[in-house]
Amino acid sequence: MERGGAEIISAVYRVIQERKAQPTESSYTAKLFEKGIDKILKKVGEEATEVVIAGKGGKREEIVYETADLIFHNLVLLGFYDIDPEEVYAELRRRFGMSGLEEKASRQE
Ligand SMILES: N=c1c2ncn([C@@H]3O[C@H](COP(=O)(O)OP(=O)(O)OP(=O)(O)O)[C@@H](O)[C@H]3O)c2ncn1[C@@H]1O[C@H](COP(=O)(O)O)[C@@H](O)[C@H]1O
Repeated sequence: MERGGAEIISAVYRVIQERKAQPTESSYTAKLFEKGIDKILKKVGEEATEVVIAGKGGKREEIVYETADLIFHNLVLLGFYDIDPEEVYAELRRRFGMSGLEEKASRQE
């Protein structure tokens, strides 16, 4: 059965948390955790830059691919701090329907 958007993000996040708790030799995620927060942040930065480059190039396939890499590494960052993606969804829900300017004003309160 194919998973929806939030479902696949939750499923990947669960695997990330499993790799953190039970690292295996063959796991890329476990290697990232072993190297620590600086390595994870470096990957988030690199993948974000790759999204920028792909965005400039304008090739849909590359934008999709690099965005998936960025989302994955961002999930590893959340995993490092035990922040469930549900917390991000809740923040998006809070913002939904607000204008961007209204949201900006709410940050300054
Ligand atoms: N979604 C991903 C995912 N996206 C990207 N990547 C890895 O991210 C890396 C990004 O490529 P780069 O060339 O930038 O990095 P690299 O050269 O491999 O690494 P560095 O030398 O820079 O550290 C690749 O090795 C990809 O395989 C991912 N690795 C894992 N997942 C998910 O995590 C699950 C668990 O994976 P493992 O932890 O490997 O078991 C998988 O089943 C997937 O669902």
